[in-house]
Amino acid sequence: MANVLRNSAKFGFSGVLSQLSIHSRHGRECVSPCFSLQQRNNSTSPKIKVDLDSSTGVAVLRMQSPPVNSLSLDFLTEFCINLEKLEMDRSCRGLIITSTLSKVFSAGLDIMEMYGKSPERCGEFWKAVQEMWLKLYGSNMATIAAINGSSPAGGCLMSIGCDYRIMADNPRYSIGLNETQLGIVAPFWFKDTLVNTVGNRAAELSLELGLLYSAPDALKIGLVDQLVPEDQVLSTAQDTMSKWLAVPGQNTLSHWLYRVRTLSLSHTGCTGSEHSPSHWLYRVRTLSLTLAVPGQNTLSHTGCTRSEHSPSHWLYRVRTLSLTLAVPGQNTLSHTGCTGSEYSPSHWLYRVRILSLTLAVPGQNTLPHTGCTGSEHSLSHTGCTGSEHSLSHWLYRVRILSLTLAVPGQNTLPHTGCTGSEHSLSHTGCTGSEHTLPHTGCTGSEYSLSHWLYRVRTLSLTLAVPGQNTLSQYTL
Ligand SMILES: CC/C=C\C/C=C\C/C=C\C/C=C/C(=O)SCCNC(=O)CCNC(=O)[C@H](O)C(C)(C)COP(=O)(O)OP(=O)(O)OC[C@H]1O[C@@H](n2cnc3c(N)ncnc32)[C@H](O)[C@@H]1OP(=O)(O)O
Repeated sequence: MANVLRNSAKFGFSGVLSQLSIHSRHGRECVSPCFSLQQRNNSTSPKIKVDLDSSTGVAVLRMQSPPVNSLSLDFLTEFCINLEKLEMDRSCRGLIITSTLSKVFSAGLDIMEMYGKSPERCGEFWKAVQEMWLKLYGSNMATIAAINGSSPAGGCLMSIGCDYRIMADNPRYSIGLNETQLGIVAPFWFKDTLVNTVGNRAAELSLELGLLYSAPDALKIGLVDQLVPEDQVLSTAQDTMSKWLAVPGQNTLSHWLYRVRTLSLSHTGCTGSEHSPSHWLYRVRTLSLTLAVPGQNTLSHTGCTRSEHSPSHWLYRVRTLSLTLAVPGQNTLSHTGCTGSEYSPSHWLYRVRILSLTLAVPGQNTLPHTGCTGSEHSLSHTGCTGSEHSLSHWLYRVRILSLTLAVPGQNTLPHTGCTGSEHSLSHTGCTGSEHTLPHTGCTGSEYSLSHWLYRVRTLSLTLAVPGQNTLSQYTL
């Protein structure tokens, strides 16, 4: 650690702007926001080495920053610049990330970046962390992590930001989001990425306990996809990559389907440049952190005053609640309407979640309605105002709509009531260029039924910001 301190003192940042193009090699705007990156690394020895094999279109990115490839601002900046260059290089279709160090893939965020730094530096650092994740998770390349050593915390985030993970079969190596054990909190987008990888329950246990998994245990829960002898990690990654690249269009649809949802959370309801993802990531994190500070986050914040609701227990629940309610400018936590002892958090947590789902019939039963504070916590409270808008009425409609859209041969898009140019996403209330259909690779009539079947559903879910992206715009 002493070395780290010495090194961190040594590095300044030069502030030379390296304005990178915002256009990807597909000629459209990058899915992740492309912040201009500052070249700050004064070190003469690069922390990242990239070799692109032009015959295969596969690049190997080697992290070579001793002692442990910790993710400092300098490291992350260099990492992002390299990633961006590969992203813009049309000849590069696949990326393998590995480490040149023995025993360590990456030790995660550089702890010294979190200590004694100015707010400006902290801001830059966290922006760079987000940027690394956004670029990796939103990459158009097939990405494989060749994990040839331990990969805790931010190292794990980097790994799960890839499409596939191959780890050295060595029980001494560990991987996981262990932040809770360090007394800090994994940001919600770390959590989302983990949930997408191992599922809800495993992620919940993992985050609440801050678990690090040995390589064999990581394989068991699906945190990594494959274990191989240490000397075969890279070659296996290369073999595996050729299979990924053989999948037609893998760089678009199948690749994106699952990621769009997670990334769209970062974009939730943002309509202007001031509402950039990084803006929101900070806001939501601030909220989470505020609620997560042991000793402070009594749940009086959320109306919860019972001591058994310890912070770690709450940490992830509150986050879920925040996300559920996080329609910016509307359903802030204070809007949960939770003000009296009879409305205990546990009462609310499940009610609100269920209500959110129930109420997510866009355009009508909007979440702001959950701000009701009295006996109207009955179903009439759902914002339905007449008997025809009863819950059962809606439940059937929603179910029928889902079924209708799912019947092969019927659920062409016109069926949804969309008939013209409004098939664009702007129709769904998304107003930022980042929410365009090309975002999901879907551009024209050649997209057949089965293709739409899944897309429409995914898009509906993704876009179901109540009051904006409405299903009611479709004809039932
Ligand atoms: C402003 C923000 C405020 C609050 C933020 C709040 C919330 C947001 C939260 C969090 C997200 C955090 C994500 C993270 O990634 S935090 C980092 C977590 N990382 C770890 O816990 C890993 C710790 N390291 C290890 O477990 C081992 O070092 C490792 C298994 C990787 C390798 O073991 P090995 O035995 O090979 O090496 P060591 O002797 O342990 O270490 C060598 C050397 O490296 C230094 N070191 C290790 N890890 C880090 C690190 N993450 N950052 C900086 N430096 C690191 C270690 O101190 C040794 O240094 P020295 O003593 O000088 O030789």
